[in-house]
Amino acid sequence: MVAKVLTIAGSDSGGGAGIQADIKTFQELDVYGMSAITALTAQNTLGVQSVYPIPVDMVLEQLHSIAIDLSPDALKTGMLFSGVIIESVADKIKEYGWGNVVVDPVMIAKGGARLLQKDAIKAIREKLLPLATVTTPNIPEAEVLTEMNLDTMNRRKEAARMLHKLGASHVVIKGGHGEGDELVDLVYDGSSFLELKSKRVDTTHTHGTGCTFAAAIAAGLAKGCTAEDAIVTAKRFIHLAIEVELGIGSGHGPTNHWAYRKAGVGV
Ligand SMILES: Nc1ncnc2c1ncn2[C@@H]1O[C@H](COP(=O)(O)OP(=O)(O)OP(=O)(O)O)[C@@H](O)[C@H]1O
Ligand SMILES: Cc1ncc(CO)c(N)n1
Repeated sequence: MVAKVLTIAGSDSGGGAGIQADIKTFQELDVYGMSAITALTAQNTLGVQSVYPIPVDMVLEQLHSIAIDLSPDALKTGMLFSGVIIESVADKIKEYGWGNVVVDPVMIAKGGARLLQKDAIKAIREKLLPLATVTTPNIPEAEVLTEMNLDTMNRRKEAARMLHKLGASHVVIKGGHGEGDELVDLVYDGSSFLELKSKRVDTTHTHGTGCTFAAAIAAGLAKGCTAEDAIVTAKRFIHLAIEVELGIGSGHGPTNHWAYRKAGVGV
């Protein structure tokens, strides 16, 4: 039986981030992808031109349709846009008893467009993080969630402890927004830290890296991997997707979702 994975996130018309990145990642990692769309974005490699949130009832209808027929083995959340969508989605995840939850607390697109309303931060902290098997904030998102300045590894460790205390079983503070030639994703499981280090690829084509990484973790969890194994595999997946450039669009281009399978590691 193939594992089924659900993404609850926004649509990116440009195909590099959001629902589209998630479904491509699921496909490459041999899991069956499903989606509940929370917002439409008119978006390309140059930026986000507009955002249209889906009415919360329709978000819940999508979850209901999935719940009554296609119960997911894992799910990830991405752009949820508003406090009311976050709270309603969190309630349904609990009601349906869905586990293996990856929470990517998407707030702002790389070009600066707001993908989450300011007053929704509290709902992420209080409603969503307690459900998370893994949460994957980037450094600016972890700063907002913890109200800390995270310019050193020690502070990031303190922030990871705080996010774990808020209820996330595993915390990954991604290092894409850090500095230097080496990039470190910090993983915390409530007892020890793991530093996933890689070379920083010198590229502007990093649109949708966070979505792709979180989707790959969800795929791993759905297939029965431990959280740590799923995170390590996801790191390999996203690194290759960034390294083997597609060169699409004239701005911040998408990553290459084929690269992992083509490199022969994904079979
Ligand atoms: N230039 C790079 N070279 C290698 N790996 C990178 C690079 N940029 C990001 N990554 C990796 O990609 C993953 C996502 O990290 P990042 O911090 O970019 O997420 P993000 O800001 O949430 O992405 P986005 O908002 O564009 O979806 C992490 O595993 C990170 O280490
Ligand atoms: C729909 C959507 N979700 C997430 C991101 C973050 O990369 C984006 N740019 N667009």
